[in-house]
Amino acid sequence: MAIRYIDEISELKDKKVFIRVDFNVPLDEHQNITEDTRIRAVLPTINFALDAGAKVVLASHLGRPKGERKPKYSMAPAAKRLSRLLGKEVLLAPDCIGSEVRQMIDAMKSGDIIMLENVRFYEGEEKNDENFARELANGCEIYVNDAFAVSHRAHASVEAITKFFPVVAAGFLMKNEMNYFEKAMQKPIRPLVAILGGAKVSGKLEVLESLLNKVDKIIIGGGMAFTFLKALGYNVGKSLVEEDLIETARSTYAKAREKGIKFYLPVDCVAADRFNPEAETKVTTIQEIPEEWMALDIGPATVALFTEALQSAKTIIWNGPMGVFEMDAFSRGTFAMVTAVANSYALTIVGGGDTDSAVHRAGEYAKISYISTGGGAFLELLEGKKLPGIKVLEENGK
Ligand SMILES: Nc1ncnc2c1ncn2[C@@H]1O[C@H](COP(=O)(O)OP(=O)(O)O)[C@@H](O)[C@H]1O
Ligand SMILES: O=C(OP(=O)(O)O)[C@H](O)COP(=O)(O)O
Repeated sequence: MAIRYIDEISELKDKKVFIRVDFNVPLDEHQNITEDTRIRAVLPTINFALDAGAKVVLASHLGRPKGERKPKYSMAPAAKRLSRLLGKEVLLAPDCIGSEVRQMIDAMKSGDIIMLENVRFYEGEEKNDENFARELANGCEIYVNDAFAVSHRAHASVEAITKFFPVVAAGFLMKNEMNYFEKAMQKPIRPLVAILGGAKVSGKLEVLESLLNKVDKIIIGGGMAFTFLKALGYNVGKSLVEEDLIETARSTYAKAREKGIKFYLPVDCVAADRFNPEAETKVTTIQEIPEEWMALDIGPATVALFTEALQSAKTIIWNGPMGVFEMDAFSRGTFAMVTAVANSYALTIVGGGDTDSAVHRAGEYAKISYISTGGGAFLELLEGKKLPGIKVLEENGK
C-alpha cells in the first residue's frame, strides 16, 4: 500500500489530530535551544492541520531520559519555541498520558494546539508497549507521523500507536524526506557520488556495503578513511583506526574495485601531535604521517582531488564531516567540501547531525538541495532498510 499524506485526509475540521514530531533538539546548559531546524521543518504540517480546523496534539521525545521523568528533558523549551514560530499559544500538557491530559485534550477547540510532555518519560515508549501506546493516543482520531528522524525506532509513539487509529498518515516533512531519498537512490540521475566521513566506521561500513550496489563513485574522508588507508598498507600513525574492521574495509575496497566503482581516499592530511585545538600541526602526504601523530583533517591536495571527483556528479549524497571540524585547525577540509558540494550542479542531499551543522556553519545551507533532519534514520535508509515508522504508514495507507 502507498503512504497516505495529511493533505489526502478528507476531513480534519474539529478532529483531534495526533502528530508525532521529532523535537529532539540540542539545548545549552540553560535549556536554550541552540538549533531549531527540526521544529521549523514540521511547521508546514502543523499549519496545514490548524488551518483546516483540527485540534492538534503534538508528541515528541527529547534526549534519552530512560523512562524517568527528568526536568532537563522537558518539552517546555520546544513548546515555547514552537509557540514563537507559530505566533500562537502552544499549551504544554503536564504529562503525555493520564486523566489530566485527557481532560485538556477533550476541552480543545478547533485550531487549538497542545504539546504533550516527553514520551520517553515512560519506559513503555522505547519498549513499543501497546498499553502505553493506547493511553498515549489519548482518544485522538487521526494519527500523523512527521518525525522522520525517529522513524528508524520501533517505539510506541512511532509504531504500536498506529493500531489505535482508524486513520494513519504522514506529514509533509516525511513526504519531502521520502521524495528526495527516492530521487537520489531509486531513480538517481547519474553519476551518483556518495561522500562518507565522520568517526563511526562501524556504523558506516554497512552503509557503504549497500551503497556499492547503487553509486558510481565513493569518496571517503574523515576519521573513517584511516581504517581503509591502514587496510591498504599505509602507516597512519595514531590516526583513528578501528582495528577489528580493517579486514572488512579491505574487502569492501576490493568489491568496489571489482564493480568498477571509483573509490577516492585522502592523499594528504592535516596531522597533529595530539587531539587538541592547540596542537602542533602540519600538512603531510598520507605516506608521511609521523608515527606518533594523528590525521585530523583532509589536506589541500585531497580537497582538490575530491572536488575534481564531484565535477561530473549529477547526484551527491553526503554523510559525515571530512575532519574534526569543531576545532578551527581541522575544519578547512570539511568547509572546502561544503563549498564544493554547494556549488556543484548536482542534486545534493546531506544527512547527519554533524554534517548538517557544518553546512550551517559554512553558511551554505540555501545551496544544498536537501538537508535531511535524520541522522540514524537517513543512514538506515541508505543501507536499504525499511524503517519501522514508515512501514506502518505503508501498511495502514491507501
Ligand atoms: N580524522 C578524524 N579523526 C577523528 N575524528 C574525526 C575525524 N574526522 C571527523 N571526525 C569526527 O567525526 C565526528 C562526526 O562523525 P559522525 O557522528 O560519524 O558524523 P555525522 O554526525 O555527520 O553522522 C565529528 O565530531 C568529527 O570531529
Ligand atoms: O536525534 C535523533 O537521531 P540522530 O541523532 O540519529 O539524528 C532522533 O531524535 C532519534 O533519537 P535516538 O537516537 O535517541 O533514538
